[in-house]
Amino acid sequence: MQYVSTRGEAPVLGFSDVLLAGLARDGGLYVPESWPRLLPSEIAALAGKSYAEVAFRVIAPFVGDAIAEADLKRMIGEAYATFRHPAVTPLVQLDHDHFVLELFHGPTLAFKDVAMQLIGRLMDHVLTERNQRATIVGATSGDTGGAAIAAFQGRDRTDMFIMFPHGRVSAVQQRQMTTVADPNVHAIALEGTFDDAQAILKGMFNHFSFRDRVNLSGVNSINWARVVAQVVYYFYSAVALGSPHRKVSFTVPTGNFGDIFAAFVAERMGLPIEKLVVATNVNDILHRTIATGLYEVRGVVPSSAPSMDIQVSSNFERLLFEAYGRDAGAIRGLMARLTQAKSFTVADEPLAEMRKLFASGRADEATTAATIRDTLEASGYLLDPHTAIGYAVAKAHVTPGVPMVTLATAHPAKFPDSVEAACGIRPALPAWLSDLMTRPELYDVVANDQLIVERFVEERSRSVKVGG
Ligand SMILES: Cc1ncc(COP(=O)(O)O)c(C=O)c1O
Ligand SMILES: N[C@@H](CCOP(=O)(O)O)C(=O)O
Repeated sequence: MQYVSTRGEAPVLGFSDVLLAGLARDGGLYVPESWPRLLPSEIAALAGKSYAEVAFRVIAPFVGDAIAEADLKRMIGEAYATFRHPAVTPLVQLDHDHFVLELFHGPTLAFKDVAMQLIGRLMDHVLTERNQRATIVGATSGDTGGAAIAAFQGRDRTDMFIMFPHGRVSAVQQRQMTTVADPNVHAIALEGTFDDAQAILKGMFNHFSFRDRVNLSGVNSINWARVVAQVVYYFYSAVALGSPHRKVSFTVPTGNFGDIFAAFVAERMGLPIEKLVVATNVNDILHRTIATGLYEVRGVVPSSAPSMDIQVSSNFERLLFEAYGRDAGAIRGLMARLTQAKSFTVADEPLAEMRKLFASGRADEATTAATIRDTLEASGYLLDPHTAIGYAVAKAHVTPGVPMVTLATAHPAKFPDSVEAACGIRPALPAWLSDLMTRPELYDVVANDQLIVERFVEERSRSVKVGG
């Protein structure tokens, strides 16, 4: 399988190179040259298989011959053995036709673990084969950072730097990043927003001398492998609900558009999906875009769902590429306008194309809190604020007879203050994390400035090329 950039001006790469490359060298995002398809009979054959078996069937076509089958199977097996639920990502029915897909049974209690536990192993494998080291820099609004650190801590071939927006993540999220003592891990409290952190990260990838000197790699959803690993649970849950004989809809609490783009990939691969619903919080750029066609960046507003406090939604570029019929020139034009004017308009035809599959909605802070409270009362189930946004938006999109699956992207114990304020119950961390709030913290506060962050990284990374 070969990969092309959404901007059409970067080298075409195979899976292992895409895994290590992060952002394409033309500033675009890598996508497969064509979509692998699973026949209805192959989808039907996934019924009753373990999560790891489904993962292998779904991921293998994207890997091709880049990694030996036995190694891929072993790494998938190891990755999902870290989850503390036998089903890995169990479905829970909360209402007639409405289910939540619990993605938070991994080491850091968020859906990011699903991809990150595999990527940590894949990267280590490829770096070892090539006898290389890499500097991984990541931007997080709260969950990617902790999951990345859990997946890479102590790994010999990587140095990891995670930028989180200072003061804008929950205390649990912060401590999952700042209480890890392994010398290859560096938590950076950036004096800015997540969008600032992501812009710095993309700036680093576009600063080629720095990029090459530190052998820069990324584990944000810039990285194609992140998206692929997330495709699996759409197949796994849909098959459990009767696919391919029955269509399923999904509602996804959305920020950087990686998770819901993975659902789109599942659909391209042949999974019969009725609707994909984009659920946003008050930072609703994606809802506004799907409703009006205008993608317009506004100031980010801190919310009770901090991981979704995002304005510049990285993976939306991948959807635009598809909706514009893979016209890389058109994408370059849109992205140039975004840089200059902080907005662009999606043309009528691609917008209509998107709306065939995608719908959207927004939940404000009051609705989010009310949804946590009402769902607890109605079914005894405690939602985290991100999942509550999805659940609230999904309700307006349930079609009788079509199962609606809302993705439960984080455990409520990651956001105890907001959950308690909403419903009076303060969710406790699981026993194996019970000392998290008393562990010593280690992090550096760094200015919102690309060159300052680069200097910080370069001084500490053991992956800098000598004389480079
Ligand atoms: C708990 C939670 N829900 C939802 C999202 C949004 O996911 P995505 O950025 O893939 O759209 C995030 C952040 O990625 C998150 O951490
Ligand atoms: N919500 C994310 C933001 C980064 O998204 P990613 O999917 O590109 O890693 C977070 O929790 O950090």
